[in-house]
Amino acid sequence: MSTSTSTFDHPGTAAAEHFDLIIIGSGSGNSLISEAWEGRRVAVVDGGTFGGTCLNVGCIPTKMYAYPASLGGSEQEAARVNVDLRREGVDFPALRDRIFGRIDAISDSGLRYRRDELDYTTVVEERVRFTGPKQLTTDSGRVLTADQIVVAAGSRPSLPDIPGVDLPAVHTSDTVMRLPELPRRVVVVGGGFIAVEFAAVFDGLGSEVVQVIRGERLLTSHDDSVSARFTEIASRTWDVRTGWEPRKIVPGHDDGPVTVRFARSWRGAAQEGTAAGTAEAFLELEADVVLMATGRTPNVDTLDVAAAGLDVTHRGVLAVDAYQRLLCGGEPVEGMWGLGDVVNSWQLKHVANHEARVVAHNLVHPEDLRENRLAPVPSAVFSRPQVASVGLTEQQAVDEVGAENVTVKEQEFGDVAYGWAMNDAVGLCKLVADRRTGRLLGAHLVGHEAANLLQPLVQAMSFGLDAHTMARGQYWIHPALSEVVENALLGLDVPDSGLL
Ligand SMILES: Cc1cc2nc3c(=O)[nH]c(=O)nc-3n(C[C@H](O)[C@H](O)[C@H](O)COP(=O)(O)OP(=O)(O)OC[C@H]3O[C@@H](n4cnc5c(N)ncnc54)[C@H](O)[C@@H]3O)c2cc1C
Ligand SMILES: NC(=O)c1ccc[n+]([C@@H]2O[C@H](COP(=O)([O-])OP(=O)(O)OC[C@H]3O[C@@H](n4cnc5c(N)ncnc54)[C@H](O)[C@@H]3O)[C@@H](O)[C@H]2O)c1
Repeated sequence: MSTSTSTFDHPGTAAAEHFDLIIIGSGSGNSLISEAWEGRRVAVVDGGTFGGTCLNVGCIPTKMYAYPASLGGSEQEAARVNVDLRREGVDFPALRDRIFGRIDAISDSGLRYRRDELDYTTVVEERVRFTGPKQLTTDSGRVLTADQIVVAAGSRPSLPDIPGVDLPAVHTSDTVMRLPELPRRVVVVGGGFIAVEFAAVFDGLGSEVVQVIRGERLLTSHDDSVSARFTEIASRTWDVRTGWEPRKIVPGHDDGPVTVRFARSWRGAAQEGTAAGTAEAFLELEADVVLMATGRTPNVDTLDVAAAGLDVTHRGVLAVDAYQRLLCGGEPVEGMWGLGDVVNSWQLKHVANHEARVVAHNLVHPEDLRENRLAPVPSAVFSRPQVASVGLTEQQAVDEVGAENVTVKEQEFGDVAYGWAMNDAVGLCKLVADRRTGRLLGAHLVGHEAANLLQPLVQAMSFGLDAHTMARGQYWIHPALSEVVENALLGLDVPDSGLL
C-alpha cells in the first residue's frame, strides 16, 4: 500500500506533490532506498521498464545469451582438441523465453514491492523533466518537488541519422533480444562492446553474421595488442568488414530482408588525365535483422537540466563532485545527487553500483560524507573470446610515466600448461607496470575466461600490491590457467621482492 504524499501549492505551479526524496531512474537508483527512509516519503520515477538497463536490456540478458552462444559456437575450439562438436541447433524461442521469464518476473516483483507493498515509497511510472530547482514535471503534468533529488536516469542507444534507420528490421540492444525467431542473416553495425557481444551471440546461436565497422579494428578503446588480437580472431569466426560507413537502409519487398548500404570515400591524387577528387565505393548487404550498436547517449538532454541550473561536462554527462553531488556553476547543489551512466562515462554497472552506495550513504549522513573511489575500473567484454581490461594501456602508460619507466610483458595462454591442455592459439595476457616500483599500471587479457582471470590483477592494483610480491607471495594452483597471470608478472622487468 502506498502512502499518500503531502500536496501543497508550490510557488508558481499547480499543486505539487512533495517528497523527502525523489529518485529519477529505477536501475541503480532503486538500490538507494534502505530502512533509513522508513516513515519518510520517497518517490521512484521511471518512464521505462522498472529495474533499468542492466536488468531488462543490458548486462543480465546479454550474458544469459552469451553463455549458451559460447557453447553453440565452440565447434572450432573443440576441433582444436580433436572433439567433433557439431551444432545441431538452438531452440531460440525457448532460450528467449527462459531468459525473459526470469527477468520480467524480477522487474514486475520489484515494481510491485515499491508501488504496492512498501508504505513509504511511491512509484511514478512516467517520464519527468526539471521545471525548476528541485522541481520536476511529468509528461502528464504532475508536479513533483523534494528536499533531495537523485538523478540516476542512465543512457540510451544512439543511432546514426540515416534513411531507413527506423525500419522494423533495424534494432538496438533494447529490442534485439526479443526477436520472434533466430534471424538467418544479421548485420551488426559498430565495433564496440555491444556490437562484439551480439556478433558473438548471433554467430554462436547459428545466424550468419556480418559485422561492419568504420575503422580497421574492433574494440579500439582497448590496448592495441588486445584490439589487434581480438580483431584477428573475430574475423576468423564471423565476417568482419572494415572501413565502411552506414549510409542507408532500404526496405525489402513484402517485409523481406532489408538492404544496408555502406560507403567509403577517399581523396584520390591527380592521375594522368584525371583531376584530384573524392572517390567513393559502396557495399550492400542483405539482412533479416540489422543491429545498430553505435554507442549510448547519457539521458541528460531529455531532462531539461538547465531548468535546475545543473552543470554538464564536455562529455555530455552531469557534473558531480567526489561525493556525487550535482554541480551548478562548479559548486555542489545542496540535496542534489547523481549516479551511473548519466554522470560518468564508464557506462558500467559496477561503477553505477559503487556510486549508488556512495549516494545511499551520503543522503542519510550529511555530517559524514564519503567520497567515491575512481580507480582502477575494470571492464570485460563477453564476446568470443572474452576481453578484460583494467588501468592504462601501454600507450597511456608511456604518455603518463615516460617510455623509460614502463615495462611490458605479453604472455601467450598457449605457453602455460593449461594452455597446452586447451591447445590454445588465442589467449594473451598483457601486463604494463612501472619498472621503478613494480606497480601495475594496466592489465589486458583476451581469451578463455579473461574476465575471471583479470580479477586478481584488479585486486593487486586496488590494494597496491607490486608485481613481484603478487607473483611470489602466494601459491598459484598448478596447472590452472591462472598460471598465465603468474608468468606474465614474472616476465616484467620490476624490482625483486625477495620472496621465493
Ligand atoms: C546491451 C548492454 C549490455 C551491457 N552489459 C554490461 C555488462 O556486462 N557489464 C557492465 O558493467 N555494464 C554493462 N552494460 C552497461 C550497464 O547496463 C549500465 O552502465 C547500467 O545499467 C547503468 O545504470 P544506471 O542506473 O545509470 O541507469 P539505468 O539502469 O539505465 O536506469 C535509468 C532509468 O532511468 C529511466 N529514465 C531515464 N530518463 C528518465 C526520465 N526523464 N524520466 C523518468 N525516468 C527516466 C529509464 O527508463 C531507466 O529505467 C550494458 C549495457 C547494455 C546496453
Ligand atoms: N560487457 C560490458 O561491460 C558492456 C557490454 C555492453 C555495453 N557496455 C557499456 O555500454 C557502452 C556502450 O556500448 P556501445 O558498444 O554501444 O558503444 P561503444 O562506444 O563501445 O562502441 C560504439 C561503436 O559504434 C561505432 N559508431 C559510432 N557511431 C557510428 C556511426 N555513425 N556509424 C558507424 N559506426 C559508428 C564506433 O566507432 C564504435 O565502434 C559501452 O561503452 C560500455 O561501457 C558494457
